[in-house]
Amino acid sequence: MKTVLTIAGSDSSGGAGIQADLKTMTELGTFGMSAITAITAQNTCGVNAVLALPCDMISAQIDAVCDDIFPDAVKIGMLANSQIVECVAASIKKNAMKNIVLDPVMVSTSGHRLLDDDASDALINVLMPLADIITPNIPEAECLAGMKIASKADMIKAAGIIAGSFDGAVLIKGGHLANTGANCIEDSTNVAADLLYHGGQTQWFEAEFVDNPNTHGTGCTLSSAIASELAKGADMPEAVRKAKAYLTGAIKAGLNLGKGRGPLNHAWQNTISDC
Ligand SMILES: Nc1ncnc2c1ncn2[C@@H]1O[C@H](COP(=O)(O)OP(=O)(O)OP(=O)(O)O)[C@@H](O)[C@H]1O
Ligand SMILES: Cc1ncc(CO)c(N)n1
Repeated sequence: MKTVLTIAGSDSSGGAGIQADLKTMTELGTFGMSAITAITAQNTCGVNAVLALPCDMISAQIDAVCDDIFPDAVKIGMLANSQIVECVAASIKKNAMKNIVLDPVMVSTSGHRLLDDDASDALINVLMPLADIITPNIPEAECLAGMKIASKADMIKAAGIIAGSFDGAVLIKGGHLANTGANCIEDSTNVAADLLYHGGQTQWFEAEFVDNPNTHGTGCTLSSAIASELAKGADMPEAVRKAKAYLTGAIKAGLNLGKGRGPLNHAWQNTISDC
């Protein structure tokens, strides 16, 4: 069985972070392992508290995994501060890890900072060069590219700027532009459109925009799904295509949990085959 390590924060409500990552990996037929960077007290309404773990404990988790079950791919999510960014980068280099998917988590959808303001430079200069793909959402891509993004044309320009600073691929997730009219395709169907910039080529991945407010953890789910597909041997465009199909199914199958923006239904493939 192929193995995937997630290096990310814990979400007590189970919808995002480590919990979403492990559910995704299991559903996609890979063996999920974890190195926890921070503990969050959060639910579908917001983030109440964050505790960043000490760097030596984070490195120790990564080393323990790599010394025993070397991961076929790695997903990196919430890193909380610049010290953690640096220590995760050092562990990745030391263990010569491969198939690195970096989700540059900065702010939760509820508006809580999950990465210190002063950690963006370390993320860009120290960690990004080690990644095979980076998966920013629109606000994260704006920060990384240093420009506003309000249209598909802006996404293409920003992806080129971000890709210019490292060797990996860039997937700009369009979830924050969907349903604003900015990324409507010609027949005016609204789509959730993500842009992959890979090997100098751009490719759109479009899926139905699901009218469902329960989208807590979509970013974590997509990046873990890409890591799982890379671990199983897919090339980058195929990994993104399969990951997006899994994600869209999990949003569509909808759970209705919590008082706020609820989690996805990770078991949707089983639900459908049971019917
Ligand atoms: N309502 C929706 N229907 C279909 N796809 C969606 C919807 N909302 C977001 N997506 C897709 O989910 C993925 C994550 O997108 P988004 O831009 O919301 O990332 P994010 O902000 O990092 O997520 P998170 O809310 O977990 O922090 C993308 O593939 C995006 O197109
Ligand atoms: C722990 C954690 N990681 C990532 C996100 C972003 O979805 C979140 N809300 N919580």
